[in-house]
Amino acid sequence: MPPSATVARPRLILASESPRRLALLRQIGIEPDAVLPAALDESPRQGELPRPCAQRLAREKGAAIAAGETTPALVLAADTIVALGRRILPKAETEEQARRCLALLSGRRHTVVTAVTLTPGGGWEQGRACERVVETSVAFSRLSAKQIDALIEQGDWRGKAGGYAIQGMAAAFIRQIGGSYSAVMGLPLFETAQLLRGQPGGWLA
Ligand SMILES: Cc1cn([C@H]2C[C@H](O)[C@@H](COP(=O)(O)OP(=O)(O)OP(=O)(O)O)O2)c(=O)[nH]c1=O
Repeated sequence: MPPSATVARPRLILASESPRRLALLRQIGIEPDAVLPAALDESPRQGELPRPCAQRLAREKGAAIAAGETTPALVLAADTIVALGRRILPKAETEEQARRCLALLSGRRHTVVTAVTLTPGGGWEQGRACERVVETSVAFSRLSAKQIDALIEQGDWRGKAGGYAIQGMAAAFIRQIGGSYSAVMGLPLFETAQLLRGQPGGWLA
């Protein structure tokens, strides 16, 4: 991205290990100067509700990376949680977890909460921390045992909140969504663009 001629611009750092978040950011024409995943324990706290949990985790990811910066930087971080009512479904790491998530989501509507934060670091004094939280409702059709087997076999569930990927085979079973498709994939593009436009640096038209 060419530096703005008129406004000082910090480095933009994407605090994420998610290849989807980088691809989504590029979709709106933004190439981060660095991609640095924040290593932190992402387990929800006892009794924590989905929305505050996503917000806390996105803030923590951003703060962890911002704290390590020594030159002016703006850190973009996000967290996505799949929630059934007050219940937070895990980010599926095992087949068993993914199966359980899919069985719970089958024939139901659930909420995907994605929080996105911008955190200044490295002495970037003009920048201000800001954030948005986006909730999207997603309705799954009823999944047969055979369909769950096919989704598991296909493997898209790995590392995904709620054990499915809307951008993958699960799309064949998603009846309706209300909200932001990009937020379900991990980064709400409309809201991210709004946050970036609110910062000095001329990130977006
Ligand atoms: C529901 C859903 C989630 N996901 C992904 C988005 C996130 O990458 C992941 C949720 O886990 P996150 O903890 O939000 O993100 P991450 O661990 O992959 O990356 P990082 O914390 O380093 O930024 O699930 C999809 O790709 N498609 C979907 O349909």
